[in-house]
Amino acid sequence: MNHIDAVFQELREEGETALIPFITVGDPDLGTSVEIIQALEQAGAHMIELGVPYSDPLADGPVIQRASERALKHNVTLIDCIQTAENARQAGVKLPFILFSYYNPVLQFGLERFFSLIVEKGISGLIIPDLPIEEDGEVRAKAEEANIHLIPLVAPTSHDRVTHIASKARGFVYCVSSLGVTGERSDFHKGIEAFLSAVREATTTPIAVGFGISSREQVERFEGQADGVIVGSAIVRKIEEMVPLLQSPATKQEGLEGIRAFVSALRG
Ligand SMILES: O=P(O)(O)OC[C@@H](O)[C@@H](O)c1c[nH]c2ccccc12
Repeated sequence: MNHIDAVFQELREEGETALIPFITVGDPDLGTSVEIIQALEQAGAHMIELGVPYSDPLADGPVIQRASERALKHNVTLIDCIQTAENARQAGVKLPFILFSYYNPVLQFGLERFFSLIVEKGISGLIIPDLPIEEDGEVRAKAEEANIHLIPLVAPTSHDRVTHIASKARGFVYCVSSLGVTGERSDFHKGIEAFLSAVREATTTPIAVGFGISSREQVERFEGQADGVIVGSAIVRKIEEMVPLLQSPATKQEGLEGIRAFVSALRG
């Protein structure tokens, strides 16, 4: 049993859907990231994707690309992001943390060192969007050994790979709602309902849907079809809007309240 499993089990008993925000760690700075994580928990988030800023975020739209640029202006590193999880825990945050990183920073860091550090700092899950299942053997073995959930992504175009990917999934299966890069959308892939049912059929592991979700009505649309809903760009854009307030001590609380209120409205 891992912290992520416990949260999904509790939500299932309550008939609730998990709200899973994504933020870029270090945006606008590392100290504020801890306060933003606290605000997300206060707003009712159930677990958080902690994104490692990356210079070449291929799968990201402009909002998250800009967030990475803001964080990389302060040279935020993979270690900083992992340390932020521990800092948030020490600040009293109870939520499970999912580290979200492209593969290159993890590879450069070294798998042994990486897994022992994320276990030590209390990370429960890992998403590496550019590590296909065909190549994830070594990472998967180390994750299993460390009781870290390696969360795979499946897309509406995954078709016959869905069963294979879902059968190996731990934590939850990340169902990508649309093709293309991250970013708010007014609509999703045309076969999204059938896709989510196919993934549901393929595994008893919880499934969560992400990409493009930015409003309470869009969250509501997926409650019941999925065990969790992931929201990134819409929250990252709210953080971007609040940056001027967050950067001045006199208005920082107002900025954090703006983020909390936005996420609380998604929760409904
Ligand atoms: O930003 P969106 O459209 O709300 O989608 C979630 C997404 O931000 C987050 O899960 C994520 C951030 N970067 C990614 C790269 C690939 C897949 C997923 C992601």
